[in-house]
Amino acid sequence: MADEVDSLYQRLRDATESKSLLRKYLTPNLYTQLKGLTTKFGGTLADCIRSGSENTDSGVGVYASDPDAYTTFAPLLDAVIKDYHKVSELNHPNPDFGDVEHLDFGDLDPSGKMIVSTRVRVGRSHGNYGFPPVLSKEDRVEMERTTVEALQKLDGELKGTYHPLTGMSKETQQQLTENHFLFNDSDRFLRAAGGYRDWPTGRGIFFNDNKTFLVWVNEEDHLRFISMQQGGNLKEVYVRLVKAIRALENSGLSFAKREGLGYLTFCPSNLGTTLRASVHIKIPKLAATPDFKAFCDKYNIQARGIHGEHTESVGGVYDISNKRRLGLTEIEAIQEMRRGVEAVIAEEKKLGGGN
Ligand SMILES: Nc1ncnc2c1ncn2[C@@H]1O[C@H](COP(=O)(O)OP(=O)(O)OP(=O)(O)O)[C@@H](O)[C@H]1O
Repeated sequence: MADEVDSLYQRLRDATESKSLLRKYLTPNLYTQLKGLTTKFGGTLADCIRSGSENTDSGVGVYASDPDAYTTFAPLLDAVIKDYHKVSELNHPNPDFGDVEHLDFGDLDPSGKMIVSTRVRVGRSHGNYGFPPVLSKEDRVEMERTTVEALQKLDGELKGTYHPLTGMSKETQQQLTENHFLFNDSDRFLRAAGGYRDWPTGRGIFFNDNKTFLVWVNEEDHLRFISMQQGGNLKEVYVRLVKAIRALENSGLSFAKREGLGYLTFCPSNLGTTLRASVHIKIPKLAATPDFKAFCDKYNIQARGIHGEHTESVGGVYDISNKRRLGLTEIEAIQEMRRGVEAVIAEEKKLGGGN
């Protein structure tokens, strides 16, 4: 084990071109301090840095082996978290979803010409299980069972069916993935982190009849709650998600959380609110300008391709979402995305697009 962590670390140090936060913060001194430590779940430094050492082009490069890694490896993870989320202190506020009865936004694109679809997701972790690097096949199956029991209690608009990946035909999987509902096992960063071990056992997707509320079970995180629909009605999407979170919190599930860090997730880039609110939006003109990235940075928004992180845009359609998830409340993260999307729409129109 010591050999593995040493060779992973050496690979990282040798990658002088790497710009990852892992490389930036895992200094020789810190490495010496952390390399022998183990979390309550048996997680090691090697478990946390495997992906970033094998993929030195990572942006972040470090994953938490389990909820306790945020304590055991805090000197590394805290530095990465502060840098990624651009906060100087780790004092994430208590959850606040805002007054969902009186939101001051609705459809961000009433013309219907620019926003193709809207989606808001949060991640949640069961407090008593580790993350993929330390999770056994049996744990994953047990966790799936507990989760499905809770999901089956949902009613009304949220009522749905669980579809395990085991036994799902390739065609169905492909169709659900192409339609942006389902995850797959194609992310090399997640793969190197152990995210696809024992694939597809213990993984699956729950959704309601019209696929506006979905839960990913054991993809990157133990749980991802997703609300989505065609068009730009952020209000409908957000209110549905908040309803689902509240119902699931009352259904017997308890989620890993830590003072100052909010809800804990496998990747430190997601913790805090864990909320990513996105639109798929047609912005060929703005995206073609050299200042596109700077424009996004100014509004704390992030642009991705439309088949998920690390993919390219298709036909000028981009995934635009809030970048910050920590150090602000859920409703503030939504408002940040909303302001960003409004600015993107205004700019695209100014450049002659949006029609
Ligand atoms: N606004 C949206 N409308 C339709 N589909 C979306 C939207 N935003 C994201 N998706 C789809 O959700 C799937 C997952 O995307 P992606 O992996 O980028 O984000 P994520 O689920 O938020 O997780 P992570 O940030 O951890 O990668 C992809 O199929 C993507 O196209």
